[in-house]
Amino acid sequence: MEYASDPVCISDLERVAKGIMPSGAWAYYDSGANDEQTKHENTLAFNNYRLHPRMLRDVSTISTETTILGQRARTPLGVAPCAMHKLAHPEGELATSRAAAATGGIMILSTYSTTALEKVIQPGGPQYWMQLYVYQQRSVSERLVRRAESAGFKAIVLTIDAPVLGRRLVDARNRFAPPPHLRLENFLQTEVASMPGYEGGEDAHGETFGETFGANGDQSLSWENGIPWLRSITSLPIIAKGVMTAEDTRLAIQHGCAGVIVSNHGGRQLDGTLATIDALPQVVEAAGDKLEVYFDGGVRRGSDVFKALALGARAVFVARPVLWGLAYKGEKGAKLALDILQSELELTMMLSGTRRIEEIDQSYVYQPVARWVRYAAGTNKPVAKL
Ligand SMILES: Cc1cc2nc3c(=O)[nH]c(=O)nc-3n(C[C@H](O)[C@H](O)[C@H](O)COP(=O)(O)O)c2cc1C
Ligand SMILES: CC(C)CC(=O)C(=O)O
Repeated sequence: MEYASDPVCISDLERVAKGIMPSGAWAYYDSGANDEQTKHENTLAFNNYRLHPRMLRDVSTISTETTILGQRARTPLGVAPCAMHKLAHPEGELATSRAAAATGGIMILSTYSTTALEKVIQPGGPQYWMQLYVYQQRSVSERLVRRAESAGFKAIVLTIDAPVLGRRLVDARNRFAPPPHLRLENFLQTEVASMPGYEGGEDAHGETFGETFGANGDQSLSWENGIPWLRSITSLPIIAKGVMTAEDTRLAIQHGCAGVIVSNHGGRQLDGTLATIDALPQVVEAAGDKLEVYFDGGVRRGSDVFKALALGARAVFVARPVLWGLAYKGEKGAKLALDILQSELELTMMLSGTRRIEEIDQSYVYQPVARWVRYAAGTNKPVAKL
């Protein structure tokens, strides 16, 4: 579909990106696991939370400034870690990083970036955090952590929901693998020579992401053997990404994590979990003031960011919307995605009578009556809400 103007909302951006991207790359970005119930539910569940706005407050000056891990940030809206930004645009993670720097929120860089981590940090930019997967060859992960620490990343985000890759049917049908022209630049190091496929490009030998990931990932990783090890090799704060329960929040506290990200990996790992917005309250309650709680999954509106903040998230991350922006117009497009969400957040704040991020608390949302979505048989199209 052609628009006379730039896309004005995230769903416009999604449609435009879909028209631009090669179908296999689009499918990899878009896909969720199995029936994609969780992927869809992440977005739909926001509708079950209604706003409880307050009127006649002076909203002539508002600010989205906040603190995250003790550091000031201009906005709680950040970029979630996503593999291979160069699938969307040749400038890849550099373009995203410039967009994040202009917006002032945190950017989390994926281990699977197509730009080496040393090249990503922008001067004067936001806090950068490094996402980590742990491999059977722990020296590979250790090297990444040490490089990230010396490059200036301010936290390690350990993804804990992916001992193996979820089964994304469309990628399985496409036998999706990184295309030959792309390199997973963080792996262009001698230690990974024995990890087939991990340099990407021509070295991929036709293996799919799922195959190489499963063959090299450390499935024996646990709270007990993972977090203490990580703490022994870095002084950076550790954030566990993929926490969906109060139980795991308590374990994250016990093991000294500085934060958790409530995330189900955008519905790409275990299909059938709660939507992240529905899981957030139990994590916030278990966290108390012991660690910071962050959020991602299905955010497509500034009002979604507002709802997650109201339910206790300290920062809110988006993945696919930024990738769609990147596909649309590189740095400008990624910035457009973040600007749309940021200005919608500000609008929601003004229309609900909140002037500062600290004011946005539970009193601004109605908790939902449980409503579950029914899907049309054999499809991932929601047909009814029960
Ligand atoms: C294309 C794509 C690649 C991703 N790659 C990673 C990754 O490398 N590491 C990670 O921890 N999460 C990864 N994620 C998950 C995101 O960080 C995030 O949890 C999720 O996508 C947020 O949901 P949203 O896409 O609805 O905003 C990826 C997500 C997508 C869509
Ligand atoms: C290369 C993958 C492991 C990246 C990822 O986490 C994802 O595709 O969801």
